[in-house]
Amino acid sequence: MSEQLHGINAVESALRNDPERIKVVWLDAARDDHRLRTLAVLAEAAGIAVQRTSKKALDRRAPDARHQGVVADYQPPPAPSEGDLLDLVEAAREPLLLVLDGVTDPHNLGACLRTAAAAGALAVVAPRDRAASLTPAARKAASGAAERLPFVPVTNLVRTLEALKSRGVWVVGTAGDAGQSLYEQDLRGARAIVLGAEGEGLRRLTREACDHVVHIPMRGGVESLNVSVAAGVCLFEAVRQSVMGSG
Ligand SMILES: C[S@@+](CC[C@H](N)C(=O)[O-])C[C@H]1O[C@@H](n2cnc3c(N)ncnc32)[C@H](O)[C@@H]1O
Repeated sequence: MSEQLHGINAVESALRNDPERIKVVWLDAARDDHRLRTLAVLAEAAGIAVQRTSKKALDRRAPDARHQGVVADYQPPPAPSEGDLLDLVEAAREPLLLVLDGVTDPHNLGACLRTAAAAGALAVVAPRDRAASLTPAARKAASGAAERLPFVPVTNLVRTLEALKSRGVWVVGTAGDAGQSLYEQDLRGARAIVLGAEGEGLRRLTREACDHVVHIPMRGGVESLNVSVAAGVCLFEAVRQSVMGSG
C-alpha cells in the first residue's frame, strides 16, 4: 500500500535511493526555493510525474504534518527480515547495531534512525508489535536516513538478541539505574546497543538478555534522557572508542 511521504529530506532521499517506489511528487506551487527545485529535477530525471498544487491540497494529503511544501506517493519497500539482518551481520567486520525495545513515538524512532545512520550503524532493530513503525512521520523525522539504513522489525526481540550473540555480537543494554558507567564499557568490535521505551525503559527479559547494562552519567537532577539523545550518546561513544582504538 502506498503512503504519503513528506518532508524535503525524506522525499529527496527516496528520490535518490528508491525512485522506482515513487509515483507522483506534489510540490507547493507558491514556493520557489532551490530545495524544491532540486526535488523537481530529480523526479523529472527519473520519469516521475511532478504536480504543482496549493498548500491546502498538500495539507489534505499529509494532515497534521509539517510537509515543507512536498508530498510524494511512495510505496515503501518490504521490511528486511531477521534472516536478512543476520546475513548483514555475518558479512560485516565490526557491526554496530541499535536495538529499540518498544519505542512508541514515531518522532523518536525517526531521530534514532537519523542518529544511527550518522554513527555508521549497520541497522536498527525493534519489536514488530507495540512499537513505532516506519510511518511517514518517522521517515520525516529520520530526515532521509530511513531510506538508507535497514530498519528490521522482529517478532521476538530476545530471540534476535540471542541470535546476534551467537554470531559474536556483544549486547549492551542501557538503563539509568545500571551500576556500570557507559564510559567504563568497552564498545569496540561487534556491538548491539539496546535502548528502552519512553515510559517503561528496558523490559525485564530484554535486560536479562544483555551481556552488560550501563548507565549514562547525568547531572542536574534529571531523571532520564530522551531515548534518541541516549542513543546518540551511546552510539557516538562506540564510534569514539573505535576511532581511538581503546575504551
Ligand atoms: C526516557 S528513557 C526511559 C526512562 C524510564 N523511566 C526508565 O526507567 O528507564 C528511554 C531510554 O533511554 C535510555 N536512557 C535514558 N537516560 C539514560 C541514562 N541516564 N542512562 C542510560 N540509559 C538511558 C534507556 O535505554 C531508557 O530505557
